[in-house]
Amino acid sequence: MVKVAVVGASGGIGQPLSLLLKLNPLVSDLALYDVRLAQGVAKDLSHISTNAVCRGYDKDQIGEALRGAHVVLIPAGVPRKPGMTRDDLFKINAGIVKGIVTAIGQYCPDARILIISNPVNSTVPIAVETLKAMGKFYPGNVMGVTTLDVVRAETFLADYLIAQKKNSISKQYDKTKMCKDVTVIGGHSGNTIIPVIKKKPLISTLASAYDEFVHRVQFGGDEVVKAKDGAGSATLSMALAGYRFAEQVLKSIHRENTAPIPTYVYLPGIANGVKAQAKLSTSLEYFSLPANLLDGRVTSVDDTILDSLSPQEKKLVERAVKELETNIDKGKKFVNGNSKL
Ligand SMILES: NC(=O)C1=CN([C@@H]2O[C@H](COP(=O)(O)OP(=O)(O)OC[C@H]3O[C@@H](n4cnc5c(N)ncnc54)[C@H](O)[C@@H]3O)[C@@H](O)[C@H]2O)C=CC1
Ligand SMILES: O=C([O-])CC(=O)C(=O)O
Repeated sequence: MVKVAVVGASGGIGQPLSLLLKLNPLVSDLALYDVRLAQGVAKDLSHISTNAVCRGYDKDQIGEALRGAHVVLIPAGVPRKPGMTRDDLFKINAGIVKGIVTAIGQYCPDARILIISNPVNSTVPIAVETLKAMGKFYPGNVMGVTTLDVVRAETFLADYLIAQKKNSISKQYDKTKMCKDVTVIGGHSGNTIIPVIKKKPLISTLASAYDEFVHRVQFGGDEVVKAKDGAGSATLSMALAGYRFAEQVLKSIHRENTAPIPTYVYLPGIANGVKAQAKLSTSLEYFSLPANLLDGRVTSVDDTILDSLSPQEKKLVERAVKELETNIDKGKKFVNGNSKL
């Protein structure tokens, strides 16, 4: 019996994400919360003939939505418009995430918390600091969802490899199987997104397309924001990505073995987090690395990936660190004071 709550369930991501969760047999209760329309979305989904019981909760019912939840997904907040960076969303989304996480600390402090709201590089530190201040922080419970970067990396790598080989061996690059070839570490914005090619010879295969590949993974979000022309950012691909991550958490809660999956976590709280920091030659408290899950929580990260980086990938890590430091600091200060905002 697993209760999953979606906070921001009526939004562009929230609705398709809730649909996918309604289809998952590992979910027994699906609680949909939003400041608008959640009752309607829940009623709609409740007609689907799967066993998860789906209920909607109005603005003043967050306590009921969260009480007893084992997993909480947070796609609440405003999305970007063309010309904005994810950091531009901080002003509005920081307060939204802090408020929601405060309610989680109050009503379901043990829940695994999956944060989708941008800027993820800062909203995850906001969540952690909020819970710490409440005395309710359990390391490994708070996970920043960076899976969309992985999904994009798989898609774009296959596209470039197929183009490189002029379609002659395109079957070799089945997009659904690219997870063995590429993953993504770092953060979730522009230069902090670091695609890591697992099979290093593929970097030479990509040749001059390598830089273009990296750029598309780092700025894939901007492509969608531009194409939607003021109507928001990625929602459908994000719903799939959020679901892909949530599915691993659910399987892990059900004692199924799961492969390591990247997530943006608080490193000092994880078994080998300090070792990972040393390998990164930084004191960064947050970084996305493939994470091992136990009971739906991060227990350790795969720091060995940092031993195998190519010279190009090492440079990407170096470039990411400064921006991540600033983003993390901004999130921490928002909760602990000294924020200039
Ligand atoms: N982590 C990632 O890879 C990605 C993150 N995002 C982020 O996800 C967030 C949501 O994006 P969309 O679904 O497109 O936006 P949206 O505007 O379509 O939906 C957001 C929903 O959040 C609700 N909401 C606002 N304040 C709330 C509160 N205090 N409590 C509960 N619900 C609240 C709104 O009513 C709305 O239904 C944005 O911050 C966006 O930048 C988007 C794509 C990828
Ligand atoms: O680009 C955005 O603002 C939404 C997002 O995080 C993504 O699509 O990766």
